[in-house]
Amino acid sequence: MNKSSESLQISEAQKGEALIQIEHLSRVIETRTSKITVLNDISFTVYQQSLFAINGPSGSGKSTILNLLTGIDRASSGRIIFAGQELRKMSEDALARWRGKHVGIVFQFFQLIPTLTALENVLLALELGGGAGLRRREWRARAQECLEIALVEDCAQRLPGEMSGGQQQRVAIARALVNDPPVIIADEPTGNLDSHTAQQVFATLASLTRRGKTVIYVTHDLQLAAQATARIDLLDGQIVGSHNARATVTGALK
Ligand SMILES: Nc1ncnc2c1ncn2[C@@H]1O[C@H](COP(=O)(O)OP(=O)(O)OP(=O)(O)O)[C@@H](O)[C@H]1O
Repeated sequence: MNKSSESLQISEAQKGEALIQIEHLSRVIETRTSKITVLNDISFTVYQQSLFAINGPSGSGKSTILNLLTGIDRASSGRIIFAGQELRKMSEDALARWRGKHVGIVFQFFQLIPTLTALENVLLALELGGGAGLRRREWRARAQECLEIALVEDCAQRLPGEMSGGQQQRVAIARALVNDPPVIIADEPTGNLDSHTAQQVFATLASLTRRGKTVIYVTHDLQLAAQATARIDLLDGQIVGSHNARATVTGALK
């Protein structure tokens, strides 16, 4: 195993420890005429190396939780403690730096840069992330290694427009991995893929937990939610069910 793949592992001893604690989190959006409670007093825990599903119908608050977990949005009240650090206490600049190191994000619509090859897309993320502690001459090997982990190394020299949706999402997974964050966050990662490709891409995402990653994904697909090792079920901004998440269930299924 080379140096960079070693860095993609964490010790078995850390597995199962609380990584993210969400305590009494609420998000209220105020418009000129009304106040909308998008999340209402949510509490749950994400354990290290879990494959964690945030499940719920459209409008239940899934994306809002991801935006709070990644520090893109700020909570109205409550706390997020991520590996011992409270996100609310960080400045915008500190949060941006923190995000680059701690989370890799996979989007539903891939969001690759169309004029760059797969390898260049991954390399750019590494450069923007500060090189993950590697020397510049090691960057290419690192990007290639991430494409291999995502099972898409054959596409290294292709532009996004020359790849299938599944291949593009694999490149996006490689890009999310390249700065070696402990957490990969995916917003409906297979929502734009046919069901067969979706299952294959999901299996690759799930396999990252064996490399020490914690994978948090949003889905409204019950089959994908059922494959998680931990889960919360949301409805109207409240938790209505959970598994392995030490969640407080405050809402009720209608
Ligand atoms: N900026 C905003 N202004 C007003 N309402 C908002 C805003 N952002 C979110 N909402 C509302 O908050 C609720 C939760 O939105 P969110 O996008 O988190 O849901 P979701 O579960 O991710 O839905 P989807 O599966 O459709 O993406 C929705 O009713 C949405 O309309």
